[in-house]
Amino acid sequence: MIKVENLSKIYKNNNEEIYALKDINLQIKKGEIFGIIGLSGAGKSTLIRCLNRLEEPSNGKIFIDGSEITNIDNTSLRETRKEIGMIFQHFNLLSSKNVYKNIAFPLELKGLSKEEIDKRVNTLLKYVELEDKKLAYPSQLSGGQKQRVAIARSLANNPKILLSDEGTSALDPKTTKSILDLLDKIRKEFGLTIVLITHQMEVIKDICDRVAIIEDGRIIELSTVEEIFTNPKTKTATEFISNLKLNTEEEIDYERKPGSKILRLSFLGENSKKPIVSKMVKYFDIDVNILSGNINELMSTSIGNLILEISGKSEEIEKAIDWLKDEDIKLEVI
Ligand SMILES: Nc1ncnc2c1ncn2[C@@H]1O[C@H](COP(=O)(O)OP(=O)(O)OP(=O)(O)O)[C@@H](O)[C@H]1O
Repeated sequence: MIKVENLSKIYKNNNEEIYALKDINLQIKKGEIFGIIGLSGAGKSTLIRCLNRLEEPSNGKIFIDGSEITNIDNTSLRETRKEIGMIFQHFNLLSSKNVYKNIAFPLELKGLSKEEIDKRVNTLLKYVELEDKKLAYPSQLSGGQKQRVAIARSLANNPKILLSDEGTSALDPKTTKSILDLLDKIRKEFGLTIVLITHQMEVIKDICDRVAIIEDGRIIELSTVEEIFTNPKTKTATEFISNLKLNTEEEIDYERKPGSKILRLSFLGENSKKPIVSKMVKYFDIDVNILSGNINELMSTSIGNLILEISGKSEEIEKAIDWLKDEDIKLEVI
């Protein structure tokens, strides 16, 4: 659905040249949810904005559904953009128009009749569960409701692709989850291809099929989400994954017994199903106290976290830790 070849972007500021994107190559399949993650300044926004030419590439080619969009004139570009919806971190709603009018806006531009617009807007309002907010103004809505309006507006023209530029970054975790669920529903029901940029690994974990990690304008790692969690290849990928902590972890007050150690274990893929704790107690002369644990479901695998307190003779504790490492369990003594 999307093919990017040797894409580069250079910003020129006075006499300075900033290489925001350097030789980006990627292909995104129809119906895929593709995540692009990176730290601030890595080039994420520039990359996603090049996909609909909101930003003009300096070099390279972009193909949407087989047609090159990097060499088309402005009239064709306007047509192509109708196939590509976009949502933003700060929603970009028109504050002077109510919810209904915001969603109707792209349809009015398209020249549809009042009846056609009314039918479509009402269908979309129902779809994003905001029928009761039809006459409200953006300032009267919560962040999640604003993003639902923006999603409805982005779907008005029946696009093939939806781009999300940090679409959940301004939302709390619960609202983020509900927006991600909505995006997944849109992909499933309409077969839309979704490209999203984020700096949150939670978003990648919850919804993406594949992910590209971008650093300093280059893609440094690109794989399925399962692969990146089970076999991260770069330090940046490992750091993003290790930032995914237990939700409850912060709230736990670890009371340490003298001589005991507290470990945070991360199980990836098949490892999350192994009876690690019972084996450890059998093999070594130690006591194990489970302080907390959870399992995060990815789109295609799971990642488990467990916080254990281990007590016993220090040499037995060390042997148990070495055994865990041999079993390929990621661990950290905390
Ligand atoms: N209009 C511009 N003019 C000059 N430099 C720019 C412009 N837009 C972005 N840059 C530079 O390009 C690089 C990539 O920026 P970009 O906004 O794409 O990164 P990002 O990964 O989206 O960061 P953030 O998460 O902070 O938005 C940065 O060094 C940034 O300063």
